[in-house]
Amino acid sequence: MQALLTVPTPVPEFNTSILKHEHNIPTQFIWPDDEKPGSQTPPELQVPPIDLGGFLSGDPVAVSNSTRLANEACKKHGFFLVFNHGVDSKLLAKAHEAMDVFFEQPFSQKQRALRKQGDHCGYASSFVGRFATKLPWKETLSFPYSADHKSSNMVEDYFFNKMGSEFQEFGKVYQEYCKAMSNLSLGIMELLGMSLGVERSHFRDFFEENESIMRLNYYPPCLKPDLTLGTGPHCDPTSLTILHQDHVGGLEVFVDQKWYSIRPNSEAFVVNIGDTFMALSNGIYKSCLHRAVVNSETPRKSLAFFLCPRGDKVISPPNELMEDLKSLRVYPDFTWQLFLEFTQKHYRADMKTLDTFTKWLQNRREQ
Ligand SMILES: C=C1C[C@]23C[C@H]1CC[C@H]2[C@]1(C)CCC[C@@](C)(C(=O)O)[C@H]1[C@@H]3C(=O)O
Ligand SMILES: O=C(O)CCC(=O)C(=O)O
Ligand SMILES: [Fe+2]
Repeated sequence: MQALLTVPTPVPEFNTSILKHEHNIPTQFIWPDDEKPGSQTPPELQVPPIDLGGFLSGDPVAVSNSTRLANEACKKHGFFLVFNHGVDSKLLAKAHEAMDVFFEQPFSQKQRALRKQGDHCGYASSFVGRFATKLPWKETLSFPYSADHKSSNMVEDYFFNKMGSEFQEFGKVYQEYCKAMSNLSLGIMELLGMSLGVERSHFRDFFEENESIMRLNYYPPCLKPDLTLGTGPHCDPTSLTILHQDHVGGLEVFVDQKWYSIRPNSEAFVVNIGDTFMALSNGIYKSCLHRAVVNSETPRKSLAFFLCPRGDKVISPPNELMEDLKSLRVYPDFTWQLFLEFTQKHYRADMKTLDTFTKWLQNRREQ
């Protein structure tokens, strides 16, 4: 297993206003030849557009089309687009604008929300100090969201405590955005349940009390974009990711041994299956390798809502997906809180996080 070393020599903090003008890319940001991005944008992946409103309306044709498209896509690469999603376009615009407000602050101001070692929330710039090499060319701001009605101000409170009262409005925007993402996730869970042939409410109920992670990705321009990566190749360890890209583009997915780009579309969310839902589906739906590339001209932003179950819930597939003896268990039971801890304290999520976690878990259980 990879050793998570602290950085041996101090790396200049990833201060966007300095590094984006840097021709000499610090070596810690240069990726190995077998992981560097190509110099051309790869061909577009034809990701199925799913009309979620149509599915939720119960129209038989819409239900049949959306469940078929979801099943095909999730068995192959785990990515699909969701249209007619019901998220207010003004809220979406405010969420994008608020990102600029945060990331365009002076570095010292952003550091008020600095991520603590071992914690998945807070502000991180390139993960200096967390990883020794292959540093991502990005700044991120991650914060917790709980669907529990007793935590209806969790996001607002987080920013008030971290950034002060001038961020109260900022917190309100993301409180509302995360609530919209949580509701959207539950509708998608109904779709995934039906597309897998299980009780429509099964996965919706499982994620009703989700304790999710909201992440704002800010990718500054890089003068050598063919040497660096905004986010390295990985599968999301979480259950479901609902991503909204800005107009710049940079998300790429690895399918049939080739990289493909996913064209930005402001009307749609890009949705992908994560490792935890792959385990919940007994390996039937796939959590796939993807990455984010950067460019030399303009910053890129993406909002990623990572749906996660309540931490103590046991990740175990429904009986319908284990019925016939042939479909033996693919992954052992585990809790999300332990898998999350694994990614934050023991292992940098990459393309084999879940398999490595499974082995780690078995070793622990044998001790
Ligand atoms: C549970 C998580 C860990 C990461 C954020 C969420 C879901 C995606 C994970 C991540 C983005 C996968 C690539 C590596 C990573 C370190 C990153 O580039 O940010 C991962 C996140 C993390 O561990 O902070
Ligand atoms: O920014 C993107 O388009 C993808 C980011 C991503 O994959 C992640 O944050 O897990
Ligand atoms: Fe991802």
